[in-house]
Amino acid sequence: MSDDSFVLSAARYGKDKVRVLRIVREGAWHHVVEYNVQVLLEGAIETSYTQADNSVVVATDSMKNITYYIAKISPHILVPEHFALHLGTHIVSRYAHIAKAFVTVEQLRWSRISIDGKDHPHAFIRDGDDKRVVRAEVDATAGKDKITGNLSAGLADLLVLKSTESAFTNFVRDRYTTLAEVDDRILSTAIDLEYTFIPFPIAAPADAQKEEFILPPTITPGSAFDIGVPARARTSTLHIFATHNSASVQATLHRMASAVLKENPGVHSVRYALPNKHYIPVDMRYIGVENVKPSEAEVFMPIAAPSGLITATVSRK
Ligand SMILES: O=c1[nH]c(=O)c2[nH]c(=O)[nH]c2[nH]1
Repeated sequence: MSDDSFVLSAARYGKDKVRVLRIVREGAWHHVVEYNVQVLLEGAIETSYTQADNSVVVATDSMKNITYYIAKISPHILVPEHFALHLGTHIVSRYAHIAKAFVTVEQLRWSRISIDGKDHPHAFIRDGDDKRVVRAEVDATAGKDKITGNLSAGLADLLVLKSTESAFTNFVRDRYTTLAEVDDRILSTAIDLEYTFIPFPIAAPADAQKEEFILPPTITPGSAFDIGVPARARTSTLHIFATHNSASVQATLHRMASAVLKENPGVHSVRYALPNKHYIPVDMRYIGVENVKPSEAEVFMPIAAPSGLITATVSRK
């Protein structure tokens, strides 16, 4: 069979794991952000795969350099959503043959250290392993002056646990069932949340170097450019986890997703992936100690694997 029998049906390439830390100095009051950036491109790049034609290739090394350059010049660097859109818009505007940029920004936590109850101006702490994750798709397929932004954002690895107000009963019982029904159990998960905004237009950069990125003159609350969305989504997710009397991970997930949709009119769908991290009461009957009854057990064995994995997307009708 010759190569003519095949077609290049998808191609996307770029740089992954570009690590950048940026300081913004407002006098003595400093801000820092640390990002892991992935930049992938699509466009008229087929011949680089099929004909060994590198003339269409913006080197991934250049994409790394562009990432650092936009991190240096962008007035939007402290907001990962805006930075991702700025970076993607610059690339699709600058290169005629690049139709789409896919920019993923993972933000690591650096919170201010509190000294005697006051935020320190330039000292920070990694106060959690959870990350903010932003995915921007900047689409200039319809033309360099008709750019569309597709944005989703959320968080990953937000580890939580509650020691009661979680039950799991009434599930299918058949020959494979060994799990006991419980009206009181530990519920623990590492929250992975992604909310997707309604697509929006992006103004084409007007300057010669295509470095400009201008936010819309008015920002609708709960829309892609509203910097309040991430904190609201994190707060309501934690609020529902803590306060909702859980009948299952599924039911809790649905509550959480509905809250994000309710609070943010510009979000059209919300996806959660929630591992159910199991904790098993240690059976101490062999030594005459009661530790089996879920509501009274005090010593548990955390189970690394397997875990449940409950996922769903809730969208506006
Ligand atoms: O909340 C839960 N959902 C399930 O689907 C499930 N399955 C299971 O074994 N335990 C649980 N818990």
